[in-house]
Amino acid sequence: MTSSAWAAQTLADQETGTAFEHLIGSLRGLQDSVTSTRPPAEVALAIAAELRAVAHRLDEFGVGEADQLAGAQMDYPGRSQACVPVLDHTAQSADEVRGTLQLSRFHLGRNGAAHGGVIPLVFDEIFGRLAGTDRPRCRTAFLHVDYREITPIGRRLDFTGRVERVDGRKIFVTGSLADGDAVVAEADALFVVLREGQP
Ligand SMILES: CCCCC/C=C\C/C=C\C/C=C\C/C=C\CCCC(=O)SCCNC(=O)CCNC(=O)[C@H](O)C(C)(C)COP(=O)(O)OP(=O)(O)OC[C@H]1O[C@@H](n2cnc3c(N)ncnc32)[C@H](O)[C@@H]1OP(=O)(O)O
Repeated sequence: MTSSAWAAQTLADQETGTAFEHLIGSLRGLQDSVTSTRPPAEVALAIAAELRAVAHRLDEFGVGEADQLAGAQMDYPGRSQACVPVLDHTAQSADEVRGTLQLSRFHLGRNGAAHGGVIPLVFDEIFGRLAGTDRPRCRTAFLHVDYREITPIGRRLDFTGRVERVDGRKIFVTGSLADGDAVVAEADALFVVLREGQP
């Protein structure tokens, strides 16, 4: 996919967009249901067949990246991107963001702690949206995470993000994730504004 995909994104009318977001919400629910249950073999096999049939129903509606709604619906907190936890922004500017999220059973690592790879995913999402607000397209060049305490699932977490410095094409950002008064993770990252023609 070349840089032309940046310009060509096609958004949906409201009915189609809302319906698709509903579909993604159901997919998130399914991911949690599958993760948190232990069905007997015959039930697992029957559901697997049903899911294959559901996936098959979507085949005829396949589209390229420029026309997919997943990840493109910025008006929804999860931007219809099932891979990324839903972020509820409570304050947002070009320099600072705050908000909440809740990780679920799907994001579990072990022993009540979120999977360690989910935390940088969350920060990349927070920072990517922040760095891209009122600025040209940019991509993550590095992302450093300090895990201070385990990050619990099933609880409301508070996030912050802030643009610390802009130096030419370089946007330096920092942020944190907290469970009540406890900061569970901190991160800092560099985003670099893309040059013409960069994918
Ligand atoms: C998915 C969408 C992504 C874009 C979104 C942007 C805006 C849209 C708004 C909202 C979108 C909605 C949601 C977004 C949510 C999440 C976003 C996720 C973003 C990502 O997840 S995106 C995927 C992961 N990301 C990559 O896939 C990047 C692969 N990579 C490259 O594409 C190149 O590597 C690039 C372009 C980064 C730089 O390449 P380049 O050739 O253009 O520039 P160059 O190397 O010259 O660096 C220029 C100056 O940055 C310094 N510098 C560079 N890298 C450094 C490093 N690692 N450490 C320290 N300094 C570094 C140099 O030292 C120099 O500094 P100086 O100018 O002072 O010399």
